[in-house]
Amino acid sequence: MPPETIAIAADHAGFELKELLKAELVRLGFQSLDLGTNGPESVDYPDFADKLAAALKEGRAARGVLICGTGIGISIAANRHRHVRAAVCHDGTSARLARQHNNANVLALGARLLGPEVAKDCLETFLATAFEGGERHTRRVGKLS
Ligand SMILES: O=C(CO)[C@H](O)[C@H](O)COP(=O)(O)O
Repeated sequence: MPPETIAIAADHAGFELKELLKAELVRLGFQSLDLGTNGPESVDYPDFADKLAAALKEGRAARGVLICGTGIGISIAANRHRHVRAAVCHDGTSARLARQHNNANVLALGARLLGPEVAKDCLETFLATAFEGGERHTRRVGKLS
């Protein structure tokens, strides 16, 4: 079976962490679909959230990672798309619960708030954790869309 593709995008504040997490994705056995940005020049995070939302909608990836300075702006932008459930995570526990309870399909990270090891832990946990399912979580997630 080919490796699962994970879409990844960032603004200028998240560019360096995106490069680090791309390598981490390969180490974890995934393939990355890099949607930019490709350097430290200032850009607008909604544009990159939109690119990633489009990639999910078109089936180019089922899950994604978005990074800006705080993870907040880029997750707000991504969540304007009905098919996106982006969760800003700060540690392994929030990443695990974003999957188990919220069936999040996008991990949002704040590059100016997290160290690289915490960011890698969020990524690995998010990708390794399944939606818990069950009546209450399924009902609530259903109400999101
Ligand atoms: O975190 C962010 C949005 O939530 C952005 O990365 C941040 O606002 C960019 O700031 P600046 O233009 O000053 O580098």
